[in-house]
Amino acid sequence: MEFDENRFKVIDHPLVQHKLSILRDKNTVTKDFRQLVTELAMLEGYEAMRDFPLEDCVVETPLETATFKRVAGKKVAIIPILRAGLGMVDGILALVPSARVGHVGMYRDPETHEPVQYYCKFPPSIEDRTCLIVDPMLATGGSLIAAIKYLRDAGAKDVRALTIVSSPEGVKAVLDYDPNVRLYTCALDRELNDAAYILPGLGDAGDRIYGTL
Ligand SMILES: O=P(O)(O)OC[C@H]1O[C@H](OP(=O)(O)OP(=O)(O)O)[C@H](O)[C@@H]1O
Ligand SMILES: O=c1cc[nH]c(=O)[nH]1
Ligand SMILES: [Mg+2]
Repeated sequence: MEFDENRFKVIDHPLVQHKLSILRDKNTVTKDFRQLVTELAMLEGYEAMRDFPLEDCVVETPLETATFKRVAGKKVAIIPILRAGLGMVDGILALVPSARVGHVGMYRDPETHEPVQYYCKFPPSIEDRTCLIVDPMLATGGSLIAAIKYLRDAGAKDVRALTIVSSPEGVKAVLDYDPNVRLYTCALDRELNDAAYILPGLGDAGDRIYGTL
């Protein structure tokens, strides 16, 4: 499947691919899994904020006063999809410590694979913020589409989604659902299995982050 490269980007940096291979390994323990999710989120966030506009700023160095650049008043909201998305929040906050954090609580019904919502809270002025939805796994796309819908209904204009592993079906569903969303992922995997798990994937991200297997 081919996707619009203006709206969909696979982060193919060597460090990302290296860390992701360790993350996928079934022998990677919870502590290391959590740390790797944080690191991948940071590397991915760096790429997802590459187009933030800059403005001039005057700085007094110890030697002279000169004009430099700073990010031009971008307000960021990080929106993790609970639970697994929470694992990506600290990595993005390390880059943008002033970001606000909203939450969308959802789990997939094991029979229908449809998302079931149990919580939703966004920070104020969501329409003025760059909203970064974070969730390590994009499988059918149902959960991410629901999160995008809640954000759009709340007035969000600049919506970007960061996942770690995605299925082709999920990417297509999300890009078809919202013509303006931008999607970043560390890997585009092969397919979904009958239980709607990503192959080769990494298993259940929430269970692996929290040790609830
Ligand atoms: O694209 P989809 O088919 O909707 O699947 C992806 C969703 O499934 C996982 O969450 P899960 O339901 O396992 O909840 P959890 O994070 O609490 O484990 C994952 O973290 C996504 O939110
Ligand atoms: O492969 C998958 C699919 C959905 N959720 C996960 O955590 N992993
Ligand atoms: Mg889960």
